[in-house]
Amino acid sequence: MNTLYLASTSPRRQQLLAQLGYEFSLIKPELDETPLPDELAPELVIRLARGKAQAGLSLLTDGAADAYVLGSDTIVVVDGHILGKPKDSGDAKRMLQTLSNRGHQVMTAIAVASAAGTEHTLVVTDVQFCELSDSDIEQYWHTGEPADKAGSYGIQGIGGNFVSSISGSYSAVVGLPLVETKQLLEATFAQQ
Ligand SMILES: Cc1cn([C@H]2C[C@H](O)[C@@H](COP(=O)(O)OP(=O)(O)OP(=O)(O)O)O2)c(=O)[nH]c1=O
Repeated sequence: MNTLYLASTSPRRQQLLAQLGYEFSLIKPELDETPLPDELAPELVIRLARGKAQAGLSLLTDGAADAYVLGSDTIVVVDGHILGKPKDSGDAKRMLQTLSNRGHQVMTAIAVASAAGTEHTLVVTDVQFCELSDSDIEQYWHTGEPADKAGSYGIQGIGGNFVSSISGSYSAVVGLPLVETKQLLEATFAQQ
């Protein structure tokens, strides 16, 4: 019997993993999410997803032999520049101005760590924003929604009002790609 853990503080990731039908427990490892010098966006998001999964596994002292720990990380990328979660309102407003009337990529990496090692998958989704006025941005900041989200928006909420098109995985933008997560977990369980 496999024991699945989700290494995450994100309620959205919990909801998406539950939607897939898995039973799991939560663990919340601490991880420094600062990019390394010259680190490229795909390298960063994969390193952080693997780091969350591995840090979660190392928190488990009992029963780690049959434990599988899922970690995930999401970033927004515009012309190669990485937008993480905003530090403050100025940071969020700058991000939203950058995203206005242009396309960007959302990169979400997922990783599963177990006694057998760590496997990962990267999912890249293209998102196009409509034009945002200064007052759109100001009002959006005051909803509170941007504060804890990569790129300072949530496609699943009011931020969805700004999305004119999306090509790729909607659930990956929200934080956990449903199809790829199921595939990665089933492939990892099958290896035991
Ligand atoms: C772009 C986008 C991001 N997000 C969220 C997903 C992630 O929770 C967050 C990016 O930060 P992350 O560091 O990936 O995750 P987190 O700190 O929220 O949670 P964890 O404990 O698992 O590390 O932004 C949305 O909810 N909607 C969106 O449209």
